[in-house]
Amino acid sequence: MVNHVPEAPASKSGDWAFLGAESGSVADRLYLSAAEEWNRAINSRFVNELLDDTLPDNVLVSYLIQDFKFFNQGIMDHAIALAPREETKEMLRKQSKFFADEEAPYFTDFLKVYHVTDEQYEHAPQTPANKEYCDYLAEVVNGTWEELITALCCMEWLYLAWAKRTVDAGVVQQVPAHKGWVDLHEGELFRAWTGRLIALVNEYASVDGPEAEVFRRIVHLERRFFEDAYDLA
Ligand SMILES: Cc1ncc(C[n+]2csc(CCO)c2C)c(N)n1
Repeated sequence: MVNHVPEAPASKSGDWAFLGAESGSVADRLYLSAAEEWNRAINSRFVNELLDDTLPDNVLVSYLIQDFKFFNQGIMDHAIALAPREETKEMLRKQSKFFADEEAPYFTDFLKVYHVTDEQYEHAPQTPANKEYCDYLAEVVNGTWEELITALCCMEWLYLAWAKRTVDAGVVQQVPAHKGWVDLHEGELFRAWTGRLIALVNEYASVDGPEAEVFRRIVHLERRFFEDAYDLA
């Protein structure tokens, strides 16, 4: 197949040094601590089929309905509220505006193009992984800044990691909805955003603290979130 995207190799220390997760940094050590499940998540069947343009439409629809529900939880607002420095709040506010301007329209356009009605969206039950993920985030946003920034960093970084597979392979998706989803999670801006989150994790999180468990839990939930797209499609 011409457009096949190879799987990402096993995680190694320093893989993300170019974004500030240098070997031995807190972010690098958290990344390695979740390596096995991280690799399964970014090489999941869902990601493989999306990148190879072989994903069935009903699975994409099911996944994006879930993800729009996930997106609408407002984790960024909580991060802005908990951020200890004004400059960090400002950085998060700017990114939040970017999500509102770029990511939210992707969802609404997608639902229109794929003929998903408001009712279908509203009535779709949350998948078990999404429900567990949202419940978990509801706990995290009431916890510490250190835990919240670790969770946010992990979920963005893992998304960049799967999207990077196709950039590394030089493959561009032919299905507009697939390409659009990749473009939201790969590119200069998304890399810079992820780099800023990695810098905050290096500054505030600790590998011996509760943040380590948060990082692994998020990776686990991300992997299951992808899998659930097939169960309820
Ligand atoms: C399951 C899931 N995990 C991570 C992302 C990536 N992502 C894109 S915008 C944003 C923050 C605001 O919601 C996040 C986390 C996603 N889309 N869905």
